[in-house]
Amino acid sequence: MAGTITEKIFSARCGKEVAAGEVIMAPISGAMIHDITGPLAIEKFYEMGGKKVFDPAKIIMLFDHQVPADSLNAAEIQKNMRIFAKEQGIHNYDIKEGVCHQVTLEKGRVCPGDIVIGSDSHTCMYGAVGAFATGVGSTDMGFALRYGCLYFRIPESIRADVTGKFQKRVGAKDLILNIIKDITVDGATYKAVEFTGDTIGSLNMPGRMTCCNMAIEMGGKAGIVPPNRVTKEYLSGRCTCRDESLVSDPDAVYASWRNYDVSDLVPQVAVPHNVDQVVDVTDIAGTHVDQVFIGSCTNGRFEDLMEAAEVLGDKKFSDEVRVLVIPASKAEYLKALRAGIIEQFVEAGALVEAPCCGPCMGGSFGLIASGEVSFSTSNRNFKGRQGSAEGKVFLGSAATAAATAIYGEITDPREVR
Ligand SMILES: CC(C)[C@H](C(=O)O)[C@@H](O)C(=O)O
Ligand code: SF4
Repeated sequence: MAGTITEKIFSARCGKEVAAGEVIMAPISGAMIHDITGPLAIEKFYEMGGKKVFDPAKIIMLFDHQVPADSLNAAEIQKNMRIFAKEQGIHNYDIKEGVCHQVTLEKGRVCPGDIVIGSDSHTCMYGAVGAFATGVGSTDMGFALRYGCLYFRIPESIRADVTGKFQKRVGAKDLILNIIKDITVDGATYKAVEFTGDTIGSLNMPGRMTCCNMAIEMGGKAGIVPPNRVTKEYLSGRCTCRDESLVSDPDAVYASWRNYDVSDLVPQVAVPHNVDQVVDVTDIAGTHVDQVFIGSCTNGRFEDLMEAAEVLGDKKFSDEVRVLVIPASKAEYLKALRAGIIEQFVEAGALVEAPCCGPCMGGSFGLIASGEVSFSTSNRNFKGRQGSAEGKVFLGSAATAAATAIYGEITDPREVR
């Protein structure tokens, strides 16, 4: 029977042919928990009579949302999770490595063909390496920690086929915002969004991560890119690939098939307060901003920081804007440091913070006040997402964020010389 890459992953891992719509108990190759949702999952694990986790080597633990502990409550939570990790023999990356999704991929904890869960909605980012990855609630996570498997309804897939060459200073973030505009915030509910086509085949890993990361912003159960040589190169030295030739059959059945050509795509911006409210940057150029955040699991990688640095050049950021730069992980931070661009950001007036989620979710530092406007490279612009519910959040690429930070108003990065 012809299958999508998602159906094929489930068939291979479950040892029998399965198709979209079927409910099946599938083994888990990895499970990620962090400082916000980890405690509840651990509580559920014990409630279900758990004593020892199914396989400590398959559990990924780290703290990233409220680090270093920004309240007594956060400190207590992290203390208790450290104790759990020690008791169970789980390697805990603690506060040292960065944002959960970036670290999980970087450390080679996900391989093509894997089924991985995380107690965080952006777990779908791991589809960038050709795995099936999805965010689950704490009860599911508690169950999986104990038994190493979980019930899934195998999702149907939406195929997003992308062709064309990006214009200068236009990239993966603009593409995914444009796709979300088309599919809408609930248009992919419970579907796997499969990104294919020449543009995706040649897209670098950071770009693939950005696209898969935001599959959930269309309601997607997962985002996935068929692995190819780019994937292989990224994974070399990180993990032993199980199946890097994984690809959907030509006659696989899709819920829908969408075609995108990026040749004429201009920088895209999601305007308040929904991720599918997407416009061309030119439509809102000139909008005043108070804060610019360059970071998060969506766009806090070295390539994003380089993109911002390239737009910045020897200019300074506007005195009217607070610019926060937060690399997504220690490894990305080190690359940026060694490339000299951290110094460039600091000289230009930015505040560079250690790797963590930062203001992305509004749960820690860097909040905006009522009436203030944030321009952010992250993935959500819901009301109150980065502080006051009377504030506004715009989303875009690192290039657009840098251009905006230079002028203190939303700016088309293609206009910056
Ligand atoms: C805290 C966590 C549960 C949440 C998520 O699931 O995505 C957060 O990471 C976010 O981005 O909103
Ligand atoms: S960086 Fe933002 S989107 Fe990513 S895990 Fe942290 S809070 Fe969630």
